Amino acid sequence: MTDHPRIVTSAAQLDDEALEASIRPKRLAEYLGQQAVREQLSIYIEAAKKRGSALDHVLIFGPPGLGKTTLSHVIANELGVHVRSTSGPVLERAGDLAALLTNLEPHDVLFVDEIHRLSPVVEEVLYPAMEDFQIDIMIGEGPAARSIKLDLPPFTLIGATTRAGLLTAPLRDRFGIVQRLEFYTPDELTAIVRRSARILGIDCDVEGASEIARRSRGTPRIANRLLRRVRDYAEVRANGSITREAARAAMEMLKVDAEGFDELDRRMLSTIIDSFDGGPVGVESLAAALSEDRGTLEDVVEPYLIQQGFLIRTARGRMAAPKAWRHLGLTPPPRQSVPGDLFTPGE
Ligand SMILES: Nc1ncnc2c1ncn2[C@@H]1O[C@H](COP(=O)(O)OP(=O)(O)OP(=O)(O)O)[C@@H](O)[C@H]1O
Ligand SMILES: [Mg+2]
Repeated sequence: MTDHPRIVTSAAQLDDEALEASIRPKRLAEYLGQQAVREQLSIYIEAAKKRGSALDHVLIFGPPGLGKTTLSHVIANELGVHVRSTSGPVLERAGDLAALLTNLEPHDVLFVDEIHRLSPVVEEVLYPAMEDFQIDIMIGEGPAARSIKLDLPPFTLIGATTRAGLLTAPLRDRFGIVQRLEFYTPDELTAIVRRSARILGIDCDVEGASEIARRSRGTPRIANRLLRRVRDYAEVRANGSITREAARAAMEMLKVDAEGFDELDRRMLSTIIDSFDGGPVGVESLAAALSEDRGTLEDVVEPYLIQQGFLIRTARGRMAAPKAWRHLGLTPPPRQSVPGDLFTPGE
């Protein structure tokens, strides 16, 4: 495992948290990119406000660092309500959830992060709460135990997950609004970098911002982190301004390449090519060969490599795409047939 924190990981790091408070968008207008999501939500929010009812429950999914938590708070701000936050693994017992639910005010937002990690007993409590704004709670124990029904104020549950596939069907079906966040384009990330620079008082021109944006793996969290590291470099080695040259030199020092890949990305691709003949290789074997956690590969490393066409996911495991071979300065094998692909020309 790498002994230093990855600069381009999409997972949150300690020093991210400190600055996120000041640069995290609070309103829809500051939430850049994700145009389709923004348009739809603004309509649903306005409609709910006009009707004077709680917004339908919202499920937000997408890879780490794309703005799920941010969007949940933005929605609550636009609705003008409070948000209570919790997460799947924190809610251990049914009572934990009941306590939160009974303390909500009408139309409040309950934000449940990592909602795919809810325990089955807690999920059971959530179903009637979401559907009928009611919960059943057990009072007492043994033969004297009885259940009582409590009415809840109408509320909006916002669930966030990096793994929509792990949600149970009954839970998924109870969300009226489902939004998937996509990786951001370089232009959108350039705008995000410029906005953050403005807030943090960093002098950064368009070219410098776009240089950072292109290497941020489509992820605002990484863009903001790279911005801070490039600023450090610019303050010490340049005159404090982030220009294209300063950004490039800083990236070279940080070993972030032109695609925004770092050592772990390159190691993953080169291991598939060198140790497994380009694949397919199962994710478990790959994780073992890299001494990395399987979940990290699946949640954090893979999605962007797949989206960019460097990695192919097949029924039998991961394969390096020709683009990956070329990125590592290698010649891809003449014809790569994808096992299981019906359209592979006959041998
Ligand atoms: N649309 C956006 N516009 C501007 N900045 C954004 C946007 N989305 C996210 N950010 C920035 O990126 C940071 C990370 O976003 P956030 O914490 O919401 O990601 P997340 O999807 O909840 O990640 P995780 O899966 O790790 O919980 C935020 O602090 C915010 O500053
Ligand atoms: Mg989050």
